[in-house]
Amino acid sequence: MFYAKKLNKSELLIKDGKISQIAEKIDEKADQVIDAKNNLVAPGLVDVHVHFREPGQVHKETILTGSKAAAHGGFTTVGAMPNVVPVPDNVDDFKHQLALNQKSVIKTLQYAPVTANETTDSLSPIEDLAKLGAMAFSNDGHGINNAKTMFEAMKRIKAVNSHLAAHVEDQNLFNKGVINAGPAAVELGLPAIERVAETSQLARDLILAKETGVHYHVCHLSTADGVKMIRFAKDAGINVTCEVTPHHLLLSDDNIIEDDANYKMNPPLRSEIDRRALIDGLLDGTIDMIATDHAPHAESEKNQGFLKSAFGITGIETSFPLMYSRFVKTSLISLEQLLELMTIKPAQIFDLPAGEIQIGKSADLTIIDLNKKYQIKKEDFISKGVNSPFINQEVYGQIQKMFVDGQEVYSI
Ligand SMILES: NC(=O)N[C@@H](CC(=O)O)C(=O)O
Ligand SMILES: [Zn+2]
Ligand SMILES: [Zn+2]
Repeated sequence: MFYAKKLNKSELLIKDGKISQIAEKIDEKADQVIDAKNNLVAPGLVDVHVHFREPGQVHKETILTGSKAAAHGGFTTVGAMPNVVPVPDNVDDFKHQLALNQKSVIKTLQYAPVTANETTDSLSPIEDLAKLGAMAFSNDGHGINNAKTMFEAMKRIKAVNSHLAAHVEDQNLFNKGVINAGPAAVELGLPAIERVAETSQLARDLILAKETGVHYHVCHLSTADGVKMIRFAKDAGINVTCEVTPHHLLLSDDNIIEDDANYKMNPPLRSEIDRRALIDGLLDGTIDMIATDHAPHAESEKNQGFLKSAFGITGIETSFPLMYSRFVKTSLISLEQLLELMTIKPAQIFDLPAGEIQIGKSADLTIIDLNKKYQIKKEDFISKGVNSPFINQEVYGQIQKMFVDGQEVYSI
């Protein structure tokens, strides 16, 4: 089976790293023939939100381990967030980051920070970093608290025709919370993160985005009110898009029954009402894409309970099989819809040369055995991060082989 906007049975010819023919039967002789019969051949998946931790925190992940994990998960293009150490907030460090990204076995594109160190109100050299090839701008991990800073950043990012991907979080409202404000927080006696930490800043940003016209992309949306606001903003013609993670679609704080930090991430798992609103948003197109927010940490940083452990979960190796098993096999969405959310939509929205199987385009391909059932196991992760709440779950949809520019980068 083969996917290019619709599912077909066809043969594909790859030449010089590009798709050169698509036909029911290809007669031309090839050096190598791969029989993908009974498997799905999809465009390489695209994830616009990952953390690869290099430089600075290579005990959590490196560009090599993160990108190999991405290939294992079916991804050929990812956007790496700039919350590494040091934050590449100047021309030299950004160039150094781009050079490091060459270690990737897939296409690792780079976000540039919006402000110096992601935490100050001094804007980074946006024009220079855009020129060097920043895929977009983000302070992911930190909200931009000062409205004037955000307003100025939006104007400059708009002027260079780039994108602003926002980790929407009011720091003061977030306070020192570690879990969603709800029954689990009360039960476990943990400091809570109110939804308004996300929604109040989102409301502000949508107004600023309207005024500036910048492409404003919301990272890891987690609240029902957030979905409503984005729906409203899209209706009003505001240039807004947004992503949701598999974990916010599949889990809520009802699933947190003990003090297990594999359920700790930012934004936190919200309520069942929020989760259902995110699903509705995905179904009606308010939410544009699925992104993993792959946030690997060492085991010792995640076995400290909610209070002391780091925020974030590993996700790039489980995203497709989880979404396929829980959303497609249950007929909530079609396979075509899932592929759109994980390929063409993110590629189009961020202007990436990816996401489609088309003659003349790069042969970035994912071969998936949709019928293969397996268990998610810690020892099977290629990522250094094994901090996942989905361990031991049974899923369908196993990645068999991966190609980037026609070169095999993963085989089971
Ligand atoms: N999502 C997380 O819980 N953590 C991310 C930061 C972020 O995405 O905000 C990380 O870098 O670990
Ligand atoms: Zn974030
Ligand atoms: Zn993130």
